[in-house]
Amino acid sequence: MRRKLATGNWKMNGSLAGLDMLADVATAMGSDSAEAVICPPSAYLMPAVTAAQGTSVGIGAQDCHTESKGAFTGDISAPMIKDIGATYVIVGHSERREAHAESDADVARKAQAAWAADLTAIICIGESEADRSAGTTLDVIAKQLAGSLPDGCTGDNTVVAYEPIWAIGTGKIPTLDQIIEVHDFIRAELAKRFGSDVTDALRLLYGGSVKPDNAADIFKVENVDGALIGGASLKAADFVPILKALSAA
Ligand SMILES: O=C(CO)COP(=O)(O)O
Repeated sequence: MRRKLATGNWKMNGSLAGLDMLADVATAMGSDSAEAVICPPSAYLMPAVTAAQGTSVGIGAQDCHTESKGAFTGDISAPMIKDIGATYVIVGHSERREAHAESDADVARKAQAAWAADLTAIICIGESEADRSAGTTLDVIAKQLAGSLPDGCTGDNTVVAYEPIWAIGTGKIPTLDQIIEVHDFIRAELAKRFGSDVTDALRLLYGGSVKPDNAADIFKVENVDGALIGGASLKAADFVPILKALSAA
C-alpha cells in the first residue's frame, strides 16, 4: 500500500516567519494518514528542520549537487541535506532543467547522490505546452523517465512527480483524463523497467496549480498518490485543505 504524500515546494518564496505554518500543518494533520513534506529554500532548511522536530511533518530540499563536496560555490550537497536532518530532495524540477540547463543525465546523477546520502529523491518530469500541442507528451515522458531515473529505483528511495510545465503557476490544470493517461503510462513504463514489486510501491505525484478547490478531484485518480504543490504550500490555510483532501481520498 502506497502512503499518500503531499509535498510543498516553496521555490524561492517564504520567510523565516513563514515557517510558522509547519506547526499549523502538524496540528491540523492529527492522525491523518497522508504524509506531509515541506521543501523550503536552502536558507531555511535548518530552521525548518528545527521547527518540524517532534512533529510528523517532513522537510526536504529543492535541489542538490551531483557531488558530495567540493569547489561548487552556491551549491549544497545531498550529505549536507541529510546532515541537518532533512529526508527528501526534489531533483529535476522543470524550473531547474530550464534555468540551469539540467539534462536528464544530470537529474539521474542528482538522484544517485540523494540515494547515496540516504535521502528520498523526488524526481520531476513533465512536458511543455509545445510537446502537448504536438501530441508528443508520452514520448517526452518516456524519454525523461528513461534518462532521469537511475537503475535501482525503489519505493523508498524515489518518488516520481509529473508536472506538466504549462500547468505550473498558471492556474491551468490538465483534464482528469489527461492526468489519468499520463499517470497510467508512467506506472506502466516503470513496471516494464523495474518490475511490478518496485512499481507498486513507488509513489506518483501530480504537480501544477493544485489548489484546495481542485485537489479532491485530482486525488480521485487511481495512479495519483499525492501532489507536489507550489504556491498553495506557502500557507497552512491552503496546504492543510489539500492534505485533508488527500487523506480522505
Ligand atoms: O512547480 C510546482 C511544484 O513543484 C507547482 O507549482 P504551482 O502549484 O504553484 O503551480
